[in-house]
Amino acid sequence: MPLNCSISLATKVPHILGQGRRYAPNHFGKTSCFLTYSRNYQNKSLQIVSLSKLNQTQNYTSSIMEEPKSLDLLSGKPEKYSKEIDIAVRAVQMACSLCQKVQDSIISKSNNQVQSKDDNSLVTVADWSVQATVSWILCESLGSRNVSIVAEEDVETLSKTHKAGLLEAVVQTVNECLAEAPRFGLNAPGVALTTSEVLEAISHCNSSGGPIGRFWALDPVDGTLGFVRGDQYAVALALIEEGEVVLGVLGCPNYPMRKEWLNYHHRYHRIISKLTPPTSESWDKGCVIYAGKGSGEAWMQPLLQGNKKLVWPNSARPVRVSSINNPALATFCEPVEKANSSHSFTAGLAHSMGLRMQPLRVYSMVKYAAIARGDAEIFMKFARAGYKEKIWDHAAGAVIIQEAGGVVTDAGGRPLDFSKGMYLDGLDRGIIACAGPVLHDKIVEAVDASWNSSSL
Ligand SMILES: Nc1ncnc2c1ncn2[C@@H]1O[C@H](COP(=O)(O)O)[C@@H](OP(=O)(O)O)[C@H]1O
Ligand SMILES: [Mg+2]
Repeated sequence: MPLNCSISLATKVPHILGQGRRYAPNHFGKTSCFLTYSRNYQNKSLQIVSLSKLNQTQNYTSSIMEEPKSLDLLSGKPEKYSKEIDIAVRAVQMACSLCQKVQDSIISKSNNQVQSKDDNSLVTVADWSVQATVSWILCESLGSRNVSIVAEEDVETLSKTHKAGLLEAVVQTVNECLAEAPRFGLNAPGVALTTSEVLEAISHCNSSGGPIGRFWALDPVDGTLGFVRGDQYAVALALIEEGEVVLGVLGCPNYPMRKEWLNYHHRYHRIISKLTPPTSESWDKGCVIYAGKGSGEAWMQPLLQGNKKLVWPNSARPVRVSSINNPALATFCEPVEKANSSHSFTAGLAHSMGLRMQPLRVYSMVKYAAIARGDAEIFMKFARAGYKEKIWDHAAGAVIIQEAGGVVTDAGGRPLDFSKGMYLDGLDRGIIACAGPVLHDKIVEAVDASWNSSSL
C-alpha cells in the first residue's frame, strides 16, 4: 500500500494515543473500509496495521511510518493538544463515573447530599468532589505549575466548620474516585489524599481567567438542578489559550446514543434502559463529546461502564451537526428554567421565523452536545438583563459545536469572548448556537426585529 494512502486514511483516526479500529467511509478511493491502526505519540509513529475493504476480503499492511511531526492530521496545523485532549477526556470520564454514583444515591435515598449555597443555587458533594478530582488529575498529569484552573466552586464554603460532615463525604468520594484512575489510564495517588490535600486541589482552581496565557475552565456539575432532579447535567472542561477556547470536553452521563431519550425524564430513561438489552459499546448510556480547535472534527465516545478499562479510542466516532436549514423542520433547545432564559421571548422568535416544533427544554450544556450531535438544530439563551454569563457554562460547548460544523455567537452575531475573565463580558443580549449559518442568520434577524418590543 502506498504511504500517502495511509496518511489520507489516518486523517480519520482519532487524534489520540493508542490503538483502534475505525470505519473509514469513502476513503481509499471511493471504497468504504475498516482500518486497524496503532499510534504512538512518544516516538511519533503511526502504523496502519491492516486495512480491509468491506466488499473484499483483501487486507493491507503498512510499515511503521514517521507521523508528520508538525502537522495536524487533518488541517495541517500543529497537533498541539493531543496530550491535553487525552488527559481531559479521561478526567471527565472519571468525573462522570463519580457523578453517576452520587446521582444514583440521591435518587434512591433522597438523602441529604444537597446543601444550600449562599447564592441560593444548589450544590452537592459531586460538585466539590469533581472539582478536586479533575484538579488533582490535571496537576498530576501536566505538573501543577503548568495548570491554572477557573472553576465554579470556591473552597471557603466547603471549609466552614459546620460543613465538616460534608467535607468528610467529599474526601471519601474523591479518594474512591481517584483509586479508580488506573482503569481510566491515569495515575492514582500512592496513598489516599488527606483532607488538606483535597482542599488544596479545590483551591488550586483559583484562576480568574483573562486574555493572557493558558487556563482550564471547569464546570464540575453543570445543570445542578437537572442533577438533583435525576435529569440531564454535564461535566464541562475547556482549555483556553490567549483568550481562545482551544479544546472542549463535555461529559453527558444521562445523554445516551438514542436521541429520542433526550425528551424523557431520566427516571423514565432508567426504566427503559433496564428493559432494553445493553449493547457491547454501551451506547445506551451516557457519552463524552470532545473537540480540539482547528481540527474540523468533534468526537463522541461512550461512558466507561462497570469495571471496564478505558482503551483508547474507546469506540469514539465523529459527530457532525445536522444539515437541516429549514426552520419548519428544525428543533430548538433552551433551558428548562424560565428564570435562566425567557421562554416567552424565544417563543416569539420561533413563531416569527417559522419554527414549528415544540422547544426541547434540557438542563445544562447537554444542549450544546445535542446540537453537535445533530439531534437538534438551534440553542438559544436569553437571560434576564444584568445576568452575567460565566465562561465555564459555554466554553466547552462552543468549541465542540464549531468543530462539528456549527455556529456559536451572541445575539449580535459576534463570537463569544472568553478573554474577559470569569464572565462573557460584552455579550450582546443572548447566546445563539446553530447547526449552520442559514438558521443562524434568520435568528439574528428575528432578534433584531423583536428586541425593542420585548421586556428584556
Ligand atoms: N438567572 C440566571 N440566568 C441565566 N443563567 C443562569 C441563571 N442562574 C444560573 N444560571 C446558569 O445556568 C446554568 C444552567 O443552565 P441551564 O439553565 O441551561 O440548565 C447554571 O449552571 P450550574 O447549574 O452549573 O450552576 C448557571 O450557571
Ligand atoms: Mg453551569
